[in-house]
Amino acid sequence: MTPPARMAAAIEALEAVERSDAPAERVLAAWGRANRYAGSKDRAAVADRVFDCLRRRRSLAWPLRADTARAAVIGSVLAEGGDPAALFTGQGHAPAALTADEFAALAEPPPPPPDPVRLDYPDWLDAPLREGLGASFEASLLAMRTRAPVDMRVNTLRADVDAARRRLSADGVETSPGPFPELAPHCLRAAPGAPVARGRAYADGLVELQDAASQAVAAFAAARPGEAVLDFCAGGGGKTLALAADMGGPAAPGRLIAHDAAPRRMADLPARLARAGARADLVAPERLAALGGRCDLVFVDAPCSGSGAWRRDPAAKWRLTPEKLARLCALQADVLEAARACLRRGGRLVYATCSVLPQENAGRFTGDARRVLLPADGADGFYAALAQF
Ligand SMILES: C[S@@+](CC[C@H](N)C(=O)[O-])C[C@H]1O[C@@H](n2cnc3c(N)ncnc32)[C@H](O)[C@@H]1O
Repeated sequence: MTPPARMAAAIEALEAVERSDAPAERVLAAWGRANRYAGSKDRAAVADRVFDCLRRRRSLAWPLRADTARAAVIGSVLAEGGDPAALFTGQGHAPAALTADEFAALAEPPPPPPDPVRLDYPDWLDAPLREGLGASFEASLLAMRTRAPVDMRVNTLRADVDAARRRLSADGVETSPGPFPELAPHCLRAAPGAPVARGRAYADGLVELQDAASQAVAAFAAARPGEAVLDFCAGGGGKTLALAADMGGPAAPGRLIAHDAAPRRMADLPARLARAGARADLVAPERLAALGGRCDLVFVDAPCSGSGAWRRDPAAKWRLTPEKLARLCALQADVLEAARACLRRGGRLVYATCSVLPQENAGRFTGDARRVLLPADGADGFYAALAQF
């Protein structure tokens, strides 16, 4: 594809993501299947531009004084120092030529943008974001406008950090220590887009892809060998695998149980456990009652807005509405109540979200100890609170 054709494709794909409620990756994959002429490099270039436009949707469109996918893509060209008129020509597969209004807008410096435009968030989230992010408001929102690095958790059931680093290097993946070694000591970080999942180290279970903050939150729970631990919202199992490693794996005493209200979300977990050399029992929702009052630790990685992970899922910030947030908060209250019923007397409950919004965090559960990581700290935003009952 020519550079102008890639621009036209980016506008089309961005519009498709914005029309859909499905994850952006899935929409882009469908776009790729429907446009077979696009080779792998074209698809990657289009996807990168779409994600960049989603992360900076409002600020990129601002110079055009328009709120359209086309304006955001033109803005992305400007932001790179390119000349939109050279790409938006209307020739061949290029997007339509710049209009007189667009030329006029580009000729005038735009007025200074208000914060929600400059920092790329919906107006209605202004107050909760200021409250949740505090002094790191600007730095955290700026951090979430950039591409995420690739973070991995070294699986201590298979290797130590040095051995994993050597194996990754042999795969062509160079790493550095993660951003907060004291909180997530087994984290390694590679550049955005590093092909970790295509390497042997990953296939052999030496590393799992997991953001540093997510690792820090799992470590905060301090799961120990010998305990009965329930991962109440296990989903794909990222935290389950981290808890399993902290519990010492299959050779150590104790029992790890993975549960999710939507069991199909755990479909890949048995294969992931096998690759990691770990063990957990998967429990269906209808069998949960049997765990009542029995667990030493219940880990609740609650369904949430994902507002701390907008770098990775930037479509989510534009899809969130006050109504959706209210529904999530009500669900979090229900999940907490059900999770607590599984604790033995004196057991600990950890409530975690990858959100930075106060109504999902301290407004929901404060506990006796907290671990709060904000995007300005160098990874996703995460909240965790621990209480002993
Ligand atoms: C943040 S995700 C979990 C991510 C996962 N722990 C990980 O580390 O990959 C939240 C999960 O909560 C599940 N969930 C939603 N409502 C639930 C409920 N009432 N009880 C248990 N799980 C629930 C969702 O299906 C979803 O998989």
